[in-house]
Amino acid sequence: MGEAPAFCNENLQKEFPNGNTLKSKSSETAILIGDKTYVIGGSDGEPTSLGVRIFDKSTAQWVHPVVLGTKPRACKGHSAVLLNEDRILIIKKGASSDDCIWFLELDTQYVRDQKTKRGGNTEVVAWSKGVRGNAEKPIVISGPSGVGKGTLISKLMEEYPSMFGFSVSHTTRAPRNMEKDGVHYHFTEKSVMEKEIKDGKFLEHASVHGNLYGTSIEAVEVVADEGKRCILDIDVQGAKSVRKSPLEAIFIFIRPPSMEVLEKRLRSRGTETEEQILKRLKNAKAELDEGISSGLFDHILYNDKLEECYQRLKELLGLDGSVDTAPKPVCRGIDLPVDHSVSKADNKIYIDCGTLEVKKASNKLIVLDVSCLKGGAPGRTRGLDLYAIGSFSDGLKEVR
Ligand SMILES: Nc1nc2c(ncn2[C@@H]2O[C@H](COP(=O)(O)OP(=O)(O)O)[C@@H](O)[C@H]2O)c(=O)[nH]1
Ligand SMILES: Nc1ncnc2c1ncn2[C@@H]1O[C@H](COP(=O)(O)OP(=O)(O)O)[C@@H](O)[C@H]1O
Repeated sequence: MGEAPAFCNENLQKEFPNGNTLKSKSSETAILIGDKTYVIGGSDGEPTSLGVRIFDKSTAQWVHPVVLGTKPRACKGHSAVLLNEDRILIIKKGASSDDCIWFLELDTQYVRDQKTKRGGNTEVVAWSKGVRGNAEKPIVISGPSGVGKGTLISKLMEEYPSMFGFSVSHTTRAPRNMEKDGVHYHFTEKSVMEKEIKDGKFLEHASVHGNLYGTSIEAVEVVADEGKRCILDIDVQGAKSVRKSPLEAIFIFIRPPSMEVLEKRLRSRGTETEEQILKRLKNAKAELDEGISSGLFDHILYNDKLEECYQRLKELLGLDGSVDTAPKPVCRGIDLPVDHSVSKADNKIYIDCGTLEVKKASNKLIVLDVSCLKGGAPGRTRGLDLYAIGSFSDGLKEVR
């Protein structure tokens, strides 16, 4: 039997009937939803880690939930605001500009799925970092071994280095001569990769030609964080899994002119043993059947003459010459002073920075628009819009 936290008394609950932030000690916030009070923060002293515990009034018990996703680093304090009853917005105080907006998901689809996986009775919450702006749809490229996926992707990244970024997969296969760990693949031990898959760190994974391959959630997110469009080179099973995932992508299948040409290319690459070549050719037949006839792919490209195929790839990606190839500004966070106050109206969060010692430096009201959130745990939450307006006394001038 637990004891209700002092700040969960009836008076405070009446004062904040909509589940808004209940202040306790400066390092903790509490959000009330039905019978449950989510208490965030906890360890005293500086900086404070953002632990999560739940007080259930109906049983008068403290519950320590399973906490998924990437956890935020400790901070000097935080504000918490409930959004749509399914997630809590956390604004960290004194955090770096790309680390101050976080979401603690309580009842999103991802959290519900994870609860179901654990039998339905376990409390589960999940962290997701908030990021400004949106990422362009990733591009999934599939096709049999030796068809030219890597060659086409290299050409694209060479010609448009600031537009595209490669999703670096994990694999248990051995590196080839020129391959670098962390660049071509994250070369991994099978047991390590299996543990990480179990921990929910992968968007998809598959056993291909006798080895384990997988795309980590982080591999896709880091490319989007750089303001680039992510390219995934994955097999047909992986493409199927991504189709079922919340990641919206464009799916392209590369096919060879014939099996004979495919074999010639594989052999001329000279990177596989005879046994591996035979295994890849055998798998190629099934991959071709599925790639061409399953309807899984948005586009099928025929890679006969490399230059022609590359031009068609560029066309379907809208790279027709008039495209703006200038690097996109990287979506950074926000510089928030340690002391600020937070309030909410509709889908807008008002962060008043015109208080205390920062009054002169930043006489501003910052608006965080959370009406178009995308993604979420176990990856980042994108689509945040953020702009400053003059303080109320200045007459609300927008300075986006
Ligand atoms: N499902 C999945 N397949 C992958 C991933 N990374 C690479 N692959 C696929 O694994 C297969 C073998 O890749 P690799 O060993 O590099 O050989 P290559 O395709 O002959 O160059 C190819 O079909 C890749 O598209 C991944 O993260 N997930
Ligand atoms: N259109 C093409 N014509 C001739 N050779 C090609 C063509 N596309 C790729 N190649 C060659 O075929 C081999 C396999 O290509 P690669 O890009 O490694 O395939 P994948 O990544 O699909 O396994 C490489 O030696 C590459 O230079």
